[in-house]
Amino acid sequence: MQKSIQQLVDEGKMLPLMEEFYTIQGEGYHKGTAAYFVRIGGCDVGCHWCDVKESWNAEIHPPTDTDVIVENAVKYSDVVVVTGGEPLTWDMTVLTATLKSKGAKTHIETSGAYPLTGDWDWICLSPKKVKLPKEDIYKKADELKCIVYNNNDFAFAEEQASKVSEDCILYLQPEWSKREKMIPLIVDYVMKNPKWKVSLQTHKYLNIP
Ligand SMILES: C[S@@+](CC[C@H](N)C(=O)[O-])C[C@H]1O[C@@H](n2cnc3c(N)ncnc32)[C@H](O)[C@@H]1O
Ligand SMILES: Nc1nc2[nH]cc(C(=O)O)c2c(=O)[nH]1
Ligand code: SF4
Ligand SMILES: [Mg+2]
Repeated sequence: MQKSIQQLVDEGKMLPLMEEFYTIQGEGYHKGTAAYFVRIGGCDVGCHWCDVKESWNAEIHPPTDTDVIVENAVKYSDVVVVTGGEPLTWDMTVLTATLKSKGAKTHIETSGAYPLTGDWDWICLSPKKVKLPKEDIYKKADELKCIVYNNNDFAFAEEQASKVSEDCILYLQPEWSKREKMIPLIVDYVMKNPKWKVSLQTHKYLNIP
């Protein structure tokens, strides 16, 4: 990458944009709500079941002016969900400040594996065993969304839940390829442990992005 562009990426004035789309938030607390999604490339967490592996290599996603991303986003929605890839790979300060200056609500989907930057109205923390969240983010998370791929993930979810704030909303979400096997176990678990709620990837059932 050209040095001057690298500099702008380092400052969060440009970001490797993979895709952006207006859709319905499919997961978690805001499911069912229209929102504009901004998917930033780059992630080295390496979840083997990740449903957007095309996002991992930042180099194939063009560095894009943050102002251009914001200008597009606010045409569609006043709720903007920043996801990836792992958005906290990058400095989110400029993106969120610009979104907020235009009156948009800023939501993030993150593993928390890198330091928290940016000014967020809603933080969805989805911790991963292979690269745990940084300590700071736990108490700031508005929702904790733990992915259930196998039986061990319930114990991991409890461990993660012990670190978030009291009013953080707790979700168990089946890993998509294991949904038939894990949904009955999640349903049973939530009935026995009602501090948890079920989250499904409803956009996949609706056949929307
Ligand atoms: C693709 S990730 C991008 C944001 C960030 N890297 C993260 O993991 O939170 C967006 C959300 O999708 C979840 N996710 C990814 N692959 C999934 C799958 N196969 N089944 C269920 N949820 C999945 C992640 O845990 C996360 O909550
Ligand atoms: N509709 C829709 N809702 C989502 N919620 C979180 C998503 C993500 O990939 O971060 C996602 C996504 O990709 N599509
Ligand atoms: S942290 Fe998120 S984007 Fe990265 S591999 Fe895991 S699910 Fe995929
Ligand atoms: Mg997704």
